[in-house]
Amino acid sequence: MASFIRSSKPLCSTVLSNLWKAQNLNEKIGRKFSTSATCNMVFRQLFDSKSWTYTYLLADDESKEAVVIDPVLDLVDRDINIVKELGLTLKYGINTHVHADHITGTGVMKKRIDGFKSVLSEKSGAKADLFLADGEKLNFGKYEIEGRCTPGHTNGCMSFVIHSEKLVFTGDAVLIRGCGRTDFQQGDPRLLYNSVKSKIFSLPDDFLLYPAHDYLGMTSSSVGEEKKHNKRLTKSIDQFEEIMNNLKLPYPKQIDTALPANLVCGIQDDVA
Ligand SMILES: N[C@@H](CCC(=O)N[C@@H](CSS)C(=O)NCC(=O)O)C(=O)O
Ligand SMILES: [Fe+2]
Repeated sequence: MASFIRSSKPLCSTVLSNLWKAQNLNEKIGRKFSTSATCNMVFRQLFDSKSWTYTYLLADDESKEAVVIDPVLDLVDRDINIVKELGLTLKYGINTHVHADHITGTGVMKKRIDGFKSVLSEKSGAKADLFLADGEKLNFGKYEIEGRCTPGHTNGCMSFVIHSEKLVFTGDAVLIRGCGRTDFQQGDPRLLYNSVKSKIFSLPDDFLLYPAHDYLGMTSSSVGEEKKHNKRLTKSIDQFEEIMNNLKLPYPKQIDTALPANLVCGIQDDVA
């Protein structure tokens, strides 16, 4: 519900009675209500039905500065269109990691949007305009987004936290009731387990959690919910390792094209 409130812009322009209703609703679901932050944070969760990827568009409604997390090449037109419709200026395209299942849209966005910069963890081993170290922050308008290294699915996985809005974007480190696989791209179950416990489950329980994928039709969770109900990460580290080493998942369909492309920001022929 909270994500619905956050993404429903009418809240900003409605009269006080509606604001009061929303405040009550927030209190019922146990979250503090911040009028200024809630009204001004543009939040869109966008979906790619081919790779089951979530792309997030976040913006400050006052300054119009925006970031996009995990854009998908095939859907760049959709994303740029919504950016234009909302009158936003896209500053950063953040990849939570070097994806294996789809080609990132950041390379094409760089070509099409003036001043746009691609962002990755410094541990990714891939090309980007900006590399973040653990704990480093970026700004868009009045919002600050912190990168936290959460390796284990890949070495360069980074989760992103907006403390003021109580949001965490986990990439493939934590999926709703699950987690990223650890059988390729430097995957390491014990490293993933420790990353999640120290960097994500250490956040307050009421932080809403948004993953890079969902295969079951879920859209969001919270830190508290995953600490309690995650099918893998509630186990001991030894049990977790056993589970992860026996998932027997087929490789992602696009892996052979996605990996080499994503190492160079999604554009392989770097001409023009
Ligand atoms: N079928 C999909 C790929 C599914 C997959 O392997 N997903 C990854 C995240 S993308 S690297 C994963 O970690 N899954 C964990 C799980 O438990 O499913 C495709 O062909 O694209
Ligand atoms: Fe992945």
